[in-house]
Amino acid sequence: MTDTLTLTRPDDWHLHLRDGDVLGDTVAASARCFGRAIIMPNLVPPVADLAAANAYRQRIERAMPADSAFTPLMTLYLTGETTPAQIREAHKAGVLAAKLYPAGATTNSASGVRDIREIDSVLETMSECGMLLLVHGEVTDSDIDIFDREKIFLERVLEPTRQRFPNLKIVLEHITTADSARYVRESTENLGATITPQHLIFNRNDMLVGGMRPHLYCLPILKRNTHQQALRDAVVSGDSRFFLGTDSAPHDRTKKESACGCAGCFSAPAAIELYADVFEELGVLNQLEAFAAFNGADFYGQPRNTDTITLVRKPWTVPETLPLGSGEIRPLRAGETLNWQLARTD
Ligand SMILES: NC(=O)N[C@@H](CC(=O)O)C(=O)O
Ligand SMILES: [Zn+2]
Ligand SMILES: [Zn+2]
Repeated sequence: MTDTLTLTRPDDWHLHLRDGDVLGDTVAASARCFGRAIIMPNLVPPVADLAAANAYRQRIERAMPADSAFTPLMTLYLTGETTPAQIREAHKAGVLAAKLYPAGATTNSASGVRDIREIDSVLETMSECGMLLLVHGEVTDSDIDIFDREKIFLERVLEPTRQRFPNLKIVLEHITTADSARYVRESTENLGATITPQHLIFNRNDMLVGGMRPHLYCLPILKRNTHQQALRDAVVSGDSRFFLGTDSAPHDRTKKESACGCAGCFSAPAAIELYADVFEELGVLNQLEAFAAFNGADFYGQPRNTDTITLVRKPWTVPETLPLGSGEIRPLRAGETLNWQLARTD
């Protein structure tokens, strides 16, 4: 049994840092381990153009720990008003991706897109210039059950969009179903997917049996165990189109433990350790490096990191709560023991 694991430094291809007084805590939690992160643009108001992305990047950089080499990779939030000119301008300035939030699908998606055909000219431009489309893949129709919203999105939105724009590179974010895992595996190389720690570790029984656990509530919602198993199989397959995206999405404890609790799990404080434990359980610890440090960079056409991190097998307990700005937060697997621990970064 190995007790030390040195990996090329990983990146997080799906991360929410939020804004304002929590930035110091959220940035530090990710910068402790990850080299780069794709920063989700669902602030209020959304990060919808280059000027907003640049300003947000500066706020993140100001919040960075002194000796950190963390690089935030900014994204644009697509709205019904986004123009092809805004896409070209952002692409020229190095923005790698834009994010589709179906309006009403998730946290801070109210400014999102009502019908994807409204943004066809924007998608055409993205396809031409090589900007990636990141999608929250759920339909929002009130008659579609919350557990079916991802599957129906594949049929009604993703497949037709891919047919209209076969050259558009798309990341199906935070996949939660066997349907999505199969769809990605059967598709062309232009489609990739991120997988979160919570969707590998938990299924809906963990959230709902023996009491309702609001800290496991995220979107897309945890599905039944067969779907969880399909995601685990996807990781074990070693298919390079699956890669690390934590979807670490902090909400203050009072906003989670509430009559109408927010969706999102805060995994950043233990992100790589959470994945290491799952990969070991699946018997594929040797595949963690590709999933965490190679596949995402390759898919995005970015160079792989050249420095390393080292994990050691040394059980530790995730804190029950952590400070988050002026409030506090309960991280994913709070109070539980993890086997792997980040020892150093080189
Ligand atoms: N995943 C979540 O449950 N929440 C995310 C939004 C998102 O990624 O859908 C958030 O911003 O809180
Ligand atoms: Zn989402
Ligand atoms: Zn997210």
